[in-house]
Amino acid sequence: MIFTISGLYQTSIVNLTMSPSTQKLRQFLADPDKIIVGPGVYDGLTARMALAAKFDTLYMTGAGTSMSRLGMADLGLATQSEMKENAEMIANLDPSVPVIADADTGYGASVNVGRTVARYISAGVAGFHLEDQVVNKRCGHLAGKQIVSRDEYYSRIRAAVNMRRQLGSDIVIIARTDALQSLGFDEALVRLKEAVAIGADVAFMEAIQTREQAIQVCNAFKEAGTPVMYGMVQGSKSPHFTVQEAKDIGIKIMIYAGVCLIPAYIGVSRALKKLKEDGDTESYGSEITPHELFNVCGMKELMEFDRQAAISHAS
Ligand SMILES: C[C@](O)(C(=O)O)[C@H](CC(=O)O)C(=O)O
Repeated sequence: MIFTISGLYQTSIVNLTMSPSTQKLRQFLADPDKIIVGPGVYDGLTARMALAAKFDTLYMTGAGTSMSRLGMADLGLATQSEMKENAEMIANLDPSVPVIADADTGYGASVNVGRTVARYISAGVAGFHLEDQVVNKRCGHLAGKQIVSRDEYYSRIRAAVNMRRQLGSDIVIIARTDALQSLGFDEALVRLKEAVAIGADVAFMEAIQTREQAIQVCNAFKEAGTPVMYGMVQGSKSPHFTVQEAKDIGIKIMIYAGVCLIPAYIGVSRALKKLKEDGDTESYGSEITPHELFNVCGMKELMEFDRQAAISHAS
């Protein structure tokens, strides 16, 4: 293992073997009383804020990554490298906290999917989701999604499973299907079941439309004990569940793509409007100072590291 302190070094922390964060995610999955809650983070600051709020798992949203890093809507523009770099930075801020990262379609054919998986493993990602949209994908909650054939989807999942095995990794593979919108519930379920049979660990039906569908997915995987993930996107058409409600129906992982994005958009827009219209900023000074923000971003650890280096240098 390479020594890291709080993200100071953006090197990978795993040795292409079993990683502690993946093991932790697997422990969470195996704990019958646990529901995993992954707030959607997309940059260093939102990741640090979620860590400061003591979340024990983070979710790297692809939509958020695309918008924050590229200024582009979630239409399949973020590349494998851009996604991996963002995931690596986030996963290394606190390597003890598992990060589930969006891996979209795997970014190409089987060899590309294999490479994506290898790169996510070496980046320190604990789990990722892989879907059946065409490579020029779009946000799962938008209309007009195009879906690849069953065979193509299964070969993506197989590529991921094979690469994980080849590298002796235990990274968690989350099979996502977007087939519900155009091919219907039964087809979406068939795809998830086969993906799990191939070796995926978790089932994720994207953009569920009704509460009953969410319950049906949970029931369909209950007997086999396959965990089910649910994407809770504020403002989308998917039914809303509190964490307790989700737990009660048998959901194992809840991800919240918009939990940071939406408040950030609202708060920053308000501040910009104030500056533009009143020629002044809102006075947040009493609530949060730059110093406190730096502390959320590891300032104390960095300064301590600096101090120790200076002492040992002098002696
Ligand atoms: C879960 C998701 O893949 C994400 O990138 O966070 C998105 C969320 C969104 O665009 O709102 C998705 O559902 O496709």
